[in-house]
Amino acid sequence: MLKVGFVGWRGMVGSVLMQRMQEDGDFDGIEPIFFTTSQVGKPGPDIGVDVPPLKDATDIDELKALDVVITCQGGDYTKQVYGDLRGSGWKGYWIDAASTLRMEDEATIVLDPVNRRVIDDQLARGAKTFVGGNCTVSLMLMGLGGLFEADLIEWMTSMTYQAASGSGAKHMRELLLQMGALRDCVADELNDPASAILEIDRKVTQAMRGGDFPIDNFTAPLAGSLLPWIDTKLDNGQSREEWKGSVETNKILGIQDNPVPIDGICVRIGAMRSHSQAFTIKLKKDVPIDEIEERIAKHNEWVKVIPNDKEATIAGLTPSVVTGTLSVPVGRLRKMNMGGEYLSAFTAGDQLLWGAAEPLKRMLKILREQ
Ligand SMILES: NC(=O)C1=CN([C@@H]2O[C@H](COP(=O)(O)OP(=O)(O)OC[C@H]3O[C@@H](n4cnc5c(N)ncnc54)[C@H](OP(=O)(O)O)[C@@H]3O)[C@@H](O)[C@H]2O)C=CC1
Ligand SMILES: N[C@@H](CC(=O)OP(=O)(O)O)C(=O)O
Repeated sequence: MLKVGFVGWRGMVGSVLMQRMQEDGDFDGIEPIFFTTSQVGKPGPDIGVDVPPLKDATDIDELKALDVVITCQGGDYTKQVYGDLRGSGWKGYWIDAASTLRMEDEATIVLDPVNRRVIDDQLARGAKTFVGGNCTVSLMLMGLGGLFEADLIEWMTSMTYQAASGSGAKHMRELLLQMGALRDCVADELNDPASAILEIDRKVTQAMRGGDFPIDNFTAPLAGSLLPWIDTKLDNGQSREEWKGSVETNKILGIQDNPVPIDGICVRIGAMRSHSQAFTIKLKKDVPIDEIEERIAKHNEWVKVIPNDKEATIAGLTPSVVTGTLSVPVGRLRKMNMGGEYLSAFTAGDQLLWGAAEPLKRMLKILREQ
């Protein structure tokens, strides 16, 4: 029976992983051992079977006894422990949600509905380190996998609309506090249908710019606004989030020569946990739209083509509709004015499921099937 250590299981991504594993009975047939960086000796989670008290996630000897480590603890933890654990001679499988190791040669980025062949090749070569992709990248590939599979994409842009959850649980709370503060500052006016909207707007803007507005985490108003920068700046002017779009996509697909150029602007918006993206895709040839729809739709069981009309789009292609589901709708599919090789598309997806926990859960399953 595989001994599987879970680190970061009580965090936001880890909790989604626990929930999904329980839903699918994934704890059956493994020996789960739970770790912590702060609660050593406390009881482990209730997963329907007895588990030992929490162990120290930094104890290399404890980790060395495992066949698999799954961590959603974050990049600092990976930096702190991974090198020492491998340095100790440990040959187990490391499955990680953090970006730290993604672009290392020894790491395979996992998104098996898209790159099962790459994963199988790496396993056959003895690879032991598997890392989930960036959430926008994984969600884009789940949506557009059929076009990449058919080698139809010459280049593309991705303009993102990323949810607060991508920054963590505290940011989700802060978004709601901001929303509440905006509503509260005009509560009387909202109760009066005759009140002037420009006065409401003035008060809301004043509140947003005021010293009491809750911005400790985002450092700026997100509710009623947006933040067109995610993560740190690179020398070429891209944000790190924008950089990941190209390098991770090509690595996931196993493309080494002639990488597909992908670029865009990543924007944080006031959605809770589902990211959206608008794409401009330059096709290698003028493919009819019905063929494009068919290729997208048949790529995997979670992608869903949304007809390009208003009712279907509003009903099926929004963060509020996809949140909490594995569904990846793709819509707004149409040829653009620039010509038959230019395709527009829009997608939305839950960034804690396909964007974080689901690929890790599925990687553990792949290891168990070996
Ligand atoms: N958020 C996201 O969208 C994505 C995150 N990731 C990766 O996953 C990592 C973890 O992200 P996320 O799950 O958002 O982080 P969280 O902050 O929710 O959890 C991380 C750890 O914080 C500790 N912790 C301290 N206080 C609490 C508390 N009150 N409730 C729960 N946990 C607490 C826990 O560790 P302990 O038990 O040791 O104290 C927990 O495992 C990220 O750093 C990133 O590398 C990857 C993809 C997407
Ligand atoms: N950076 C992403 C979330 C995330 O954790 O990404 P990564 O796994 O690449 O660090 C966002 O803010 O939405």
